[in-house]
Amino acid sequence: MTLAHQTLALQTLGLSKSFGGFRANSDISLCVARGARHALIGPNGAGKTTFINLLTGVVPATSGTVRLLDEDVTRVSQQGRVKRGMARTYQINQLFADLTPIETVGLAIAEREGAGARWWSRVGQNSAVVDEAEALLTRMKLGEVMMWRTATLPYGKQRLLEIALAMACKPKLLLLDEPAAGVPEDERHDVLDSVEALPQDVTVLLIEHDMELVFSFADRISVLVQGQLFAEGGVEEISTDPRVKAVYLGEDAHV
Ligand SMILES: Nc1ncnc2c1ncn2[C@@H]1O[C@H](COP(=O)(O)OP(=O)(O)OP(=O)(O)O)[C@@H](O)[C@H]1O
Repeated sequence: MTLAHQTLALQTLGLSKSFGGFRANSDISLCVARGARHALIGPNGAGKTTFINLLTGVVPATSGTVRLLDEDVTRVSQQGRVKRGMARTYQINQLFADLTPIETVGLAIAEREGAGARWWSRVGQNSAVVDEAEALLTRMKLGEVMMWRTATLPYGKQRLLEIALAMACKPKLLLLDEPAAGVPEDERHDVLDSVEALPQDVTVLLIEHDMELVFSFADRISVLVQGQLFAEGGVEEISTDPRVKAVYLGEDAHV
């Protein structure tokens, strides 16, 4: 085993979140190895989105710790976590409808380089930014539509653009929030293929109900039920665990 495999990309220790008297996340201690393809599954309302919101700093934890690449980031801002290598996609489209993919990703790259708004009108003239944006969009199967207005893209392409946008931050840890949700059947395999083709050096934590994607993509699966970690293991272990089947698989899951 190499040193890279021994270090963790992400670790939570006793992470909890209460909304009033309701514990949406309860004492979650989770380790994600560097370079892992780790999936987080669980029934609706299990607390998966809350967990991602705690990881990214969208909501503060009630108690517990979040460590990113061996650094305690529990009290670091959302932007600070992005700067340290954590990026996420969202379940709901939050893209600029009137921009093209090349403008959207170009802007994110310029922002990453600290040039943000100053580059707004000049993104198209900066060849390094444009070259990187083109390469990223091509890898995400968006090369042919990179000059289209985002609002006119098929839904699956918009979901891919969300991932490209997160990848423009050059993350070390990428949090994918249901990338296949709502994608029509004829576009689904493009999304699955692109997720599987993400660079191996980027650690991925995937939240997903699509079990075909989870079982083909993940090397480790954690199951969340009623805000608590219920089970964790490899694909074989989780897919055949009768307790997991009883609470999740075969019920809510889109298998
Ligand atoms: N801001 C909030 N205030 C109060 N309750 C909340 C808040 N956010 C989430 N909850 C509650 O926490 C529980 C977990 O919600 P969460 O969205 O994290 O689950 P989930 O596993 O992501 O569900 P789904 O798979 O349906 O997206 C739910 O009962 C939800 O109603």
